[in-house]
This record gives sequence, C-alpha cells and structure tokens, in this order.
Amino acid sequence: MLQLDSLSKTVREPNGQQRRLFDALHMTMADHDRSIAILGRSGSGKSTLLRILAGLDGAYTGSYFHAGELVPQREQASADFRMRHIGYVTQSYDLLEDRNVLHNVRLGVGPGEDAEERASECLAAVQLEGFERKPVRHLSGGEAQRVAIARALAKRPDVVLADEPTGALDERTERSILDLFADLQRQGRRFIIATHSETVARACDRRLVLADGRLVERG
Ligand SMILES: Nc1ncnc2c1ncn2[C@@H]1O[C@H](COP(=O)(O)OP(=O)(O)OP(=O)(O)O)[C@@H](O)[C@H]1O
Repeated sequence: MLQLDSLSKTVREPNGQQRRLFDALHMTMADHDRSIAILGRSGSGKSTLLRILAGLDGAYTGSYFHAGELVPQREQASADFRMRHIGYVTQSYDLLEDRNVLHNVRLGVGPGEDAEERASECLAAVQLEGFERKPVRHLSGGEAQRVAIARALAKRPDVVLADEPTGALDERTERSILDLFADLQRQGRRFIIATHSETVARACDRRLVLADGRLVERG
C-alpha cells in the first residue's frame, strides 16, 4: 500500500513569491487498487506529485509510507527505494536516442537478473518483440512509449508511475496504450497515471482530482 499523509510542499514562483502547491494532501493506494488517474489543471502539481511518489523529490513536509514503512526523503536512501519499488515513465520518455531498444530496456533491469533475458521478456509484454536492435530514434511515439513502459517494468516494480503517457499520441495509439495497461493490470501490475485525457481517466479504477493543493476522489 502507498500512502501520503498530510503532505505539504511550497514552491517559489518565478516572481519570487512562495506558492503552496500541496496543502496537507492525503492519498492512499490500497493493495487492491490496480490503477489511479491523477487529474487536474495544468500547473496543479500532477508531475510534482509523481516525482514525490517516485522518491525523486524529498522537499516536502508530511509522510509518505510504502507497505507501512516511511519512505526516506534523503537522496541516496530514496534512490534505493525507487530502485526497488517504483517504475517511472516520464512525459518525455527519457530514452537514450542513439542506443537501440534492447540497450534502453536493459538499463531498467534490477540486480541479480539476466539483463538481456529480462529485457526481452518486458519487450514481449509490451508487444515489441523483434524491436531489440532498432535504434530508439527510429521509433514512432507510440513505440517509444512502449519501450519506456518496458524499461519501467523491467525491475518488477510494485507500482508504475506514468506521467501523461498518451499526451503526445493520437487517439488510436492512445487506445492501444490503454489496452496494454489493461493487459498489464490483469497480470498484476499497478499504475498511477497523471493525465489530462478523459479516455485515460475513464479506463482507470479510480480518479483523483488535484485542486487547491489537495486530492479529491471523483466518480
Ligand atoms: N522545485 C520547484 N521549484 C519551483 N517551482 C516548482 C518546483 N516544482 C514544481 N514547481 C511548480 O509547481 C507547479 C506545478 O508543476 P507540475 O509540473 O507538477 O504541474 P502539472 O499539473 O503536472 O502541470 P501539466 O499538466 O502542465 O504538466 C508549476 O508551476 C511548477 O513551475
């Protein structure tokens, strides 16, 4: 289970003023929740919230629990937490453009596993068998998104965080990514997805709207 308890965060705006981005925010992802959409207007803090959940931003007050344990806010300890438990797909995918698909997915494989074998398994899971040697710069947006998802899955994370995973894709490709998420959820994978897309939101088990620094459950 993931839990944010009374989480607050203040950021400095370009004009130097402080802005309270999160204000005693609460969030729980129970073990039986397979997917949660985080909605909210641009600038409401969706990406920042995912970065906190990923252990990439420790500059907050309040508590973040994973499986009943406090997630550390210090950089090195939170990096260990991320390595063990979190898959993270950023808005821009962050793939190495000049390397091939296999190389990129191998980077996500955790210690103690055969990197090549695990990477191939994950490419099969996102229906990209045969793409191993293809340079990332030759991929379509939908294929690059799948590679980023495969890399996130490679370490067998407890949860995959995806930031606007269909933002740059057309409707048909969005549908195929949602079908993939549904498939992966049936195999036990869990997702928290920041999105502006109503189609993505409707495909999730739960929808939370970020407004005025807090999350409100939406039907
Ligand atoms: N460390 C920081 N320092 C200063 N400002 C920050 C910091 N982190 C986030 N912000 C600001 O907080 C606001 C929320 O940004 P964020 O990217 O999380 O919003 P978002 O809801 O994901 O937006 P979008 O839907 O446009 O992607 C922005 O105004 C951003 O500039």
